[in-house]
Amino acid sequence: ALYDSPSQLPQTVFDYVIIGGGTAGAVVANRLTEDRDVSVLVLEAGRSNKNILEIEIPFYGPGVSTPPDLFWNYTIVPQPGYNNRSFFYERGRVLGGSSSVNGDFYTRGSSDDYDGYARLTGDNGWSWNSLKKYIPRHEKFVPPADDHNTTGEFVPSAHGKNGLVQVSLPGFAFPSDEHVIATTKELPQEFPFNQDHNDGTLLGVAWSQGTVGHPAKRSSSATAYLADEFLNRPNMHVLVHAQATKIIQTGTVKGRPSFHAVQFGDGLNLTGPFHAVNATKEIIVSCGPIGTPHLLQLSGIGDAKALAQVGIKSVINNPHVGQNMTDHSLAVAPYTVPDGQSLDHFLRGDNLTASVAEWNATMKGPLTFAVSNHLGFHRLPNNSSILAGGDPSAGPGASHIELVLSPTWVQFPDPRPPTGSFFTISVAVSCPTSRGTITLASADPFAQPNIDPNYMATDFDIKTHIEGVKMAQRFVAAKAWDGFILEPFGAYANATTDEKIEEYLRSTALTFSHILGGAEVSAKGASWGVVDPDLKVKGAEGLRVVDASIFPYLPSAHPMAATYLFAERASDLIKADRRK
Ligand SMILES: Cc1cc2nc3c(=O)[nH]c(=O)nc-3n(C[C@H](O)[C@H](O)[C@H](O)COP(=O)(O)OP(=O)(O)OC[C@H]3O[C@@H](n4cnc5c(N)ncnc54)[C@H](O)[C@@H]3O)c2cc1C
Repeated sequence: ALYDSPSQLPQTVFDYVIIGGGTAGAVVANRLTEDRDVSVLVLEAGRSNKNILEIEIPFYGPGVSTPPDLFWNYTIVPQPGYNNRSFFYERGRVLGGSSSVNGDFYTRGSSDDYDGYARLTGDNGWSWNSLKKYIPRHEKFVPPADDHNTTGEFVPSAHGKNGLVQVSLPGFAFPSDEHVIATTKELPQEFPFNQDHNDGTLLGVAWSQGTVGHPAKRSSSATAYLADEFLNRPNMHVLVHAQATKIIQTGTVKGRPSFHAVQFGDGLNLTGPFHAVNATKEIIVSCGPIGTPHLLQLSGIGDAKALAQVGIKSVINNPHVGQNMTDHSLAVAPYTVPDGQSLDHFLRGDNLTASVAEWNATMKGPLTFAVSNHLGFHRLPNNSSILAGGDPSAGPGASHIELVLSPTWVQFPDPRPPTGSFFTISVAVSCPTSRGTITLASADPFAQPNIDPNYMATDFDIKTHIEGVKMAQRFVAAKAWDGFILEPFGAYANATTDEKIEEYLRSTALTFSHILGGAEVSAKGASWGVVDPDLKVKGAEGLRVVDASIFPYLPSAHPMAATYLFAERASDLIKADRRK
């Protein structure tokens, strides 16, 4: 059942307490409650996802009219690599977590990304071939909003038919689509067409896939894994507005601190009174890559010296907690196109009202998908001088650069210019080498931590980003765009040399909102890392982390799909332990 006050809870002792009902937490809650004799409580700081139009409309998402209380109120610290700029950092604070508010792009990444995780952890269960078996359980591939013939736009065998999260191709055609496909034919060496970037082969330009159902509503971990039929399981308990403030040590097992209680406060008003619940078997931390390292540190699991500075007593001294944070920096290359040849006119004033009305009435039209119909994943040439110092990508199938090809103005949170039609290529470094941190600013559990993604701190990152912008420029220089792409727009028009591109990037780049790390997985006995390959917290008993904070590096694509697959396997690991 779903509760919004602790007084409604039927009990305070459960087999498992999952902290965070987001992308990963909802998966684990669903899978554990498949066993009817197992009781599960999910504590979620945000509110229920139900009946919120702005998160149901697929196009709505990053920065576009999402009610502010659905985000954590995070601001990152000034970024030296970004000319000391700081900005609001979006994270979902609602059931479904970031999958309820994100950009919908569903990309699994390259098989090499997963095989790298398997190598790093010494656990072959995290390899692509091992994780593939979770796809049919997790995914339900559905027709696009406009029911067009999708032959050749995906590889059917790569997809699930009966899983829980609905995924589809774009369901609204744009004039730019034909130019994108024509470019892959004109310049197949640099921009080959890939029929499906989710079959383990990531590279090339493919039709986007998004977590959009049929009819075209956002499919999140909340609508999928916490749908009413699952919420109604007698052993499933979900409490919203419950913000965990501390994981409590309850004893010692074989010399290791054991954790079987959680303290939580009022996530709506950010205050006490505080309550406590107990987990007889395990506590699973699924607060996401900012929330998890924050909560671990608040609970005394982190760098003892740094914790002492804010007055927190160390329980497990592990300086790796909150380290190795990584994110995709993102910059835009906007071009003007002939009036009416983009999505922009659907998104202004009365037309936006009409677009929303169309979606409401028919679940068709321009708001039925993410902000792009095509994504491109690319590599630096093998002989690039940038790779002379080594290749940080996970392997030859992983990408260095992503191009998001959008038939509209994209620069969240900058407002759309009042007039004009745009084609924007958003450029990201897929395998960044810069690493950042999450540290405590104070012992107050409701105060935000210091969030430092540390963008563009390495030569590799800035040089690869410059190459990415030049790649975008070569893409639109194809003859296929003659008469369609008019000119580069705004400050981007000055990005004409490497030096000017660097300055443009440092003064305008933002984020893909893909931060992860902070509780990274490493091999058992490794001198680094926060969790073992089974995702149990090193040095602890009764405590596991299941969310995007465990990734040691970013998949070279958008990370939600990988988070789902990891959470599916983690659920199996937890179940297997219970049966031991
Ligand atoms: C705006 C935006 C756009 C994005 N676009 C894409 C995209 O298009 N494609 C893609 O693949 N990825 C995208 N991402 C990234 C992707 O959504 C995340 O990497 C992924 O969802 C993270 O899953 P998670 O389970 O780790 O965390 P989350 O899904 O964020 O879940 C964490 C949950 O824990 C809750 N929580 C946190 N702290 C506490 C606490 N102390 N007590 C109780 N509850 C707590 C939160 O409220 C939240 O519900 C985007 C993210 C954002 C924010």
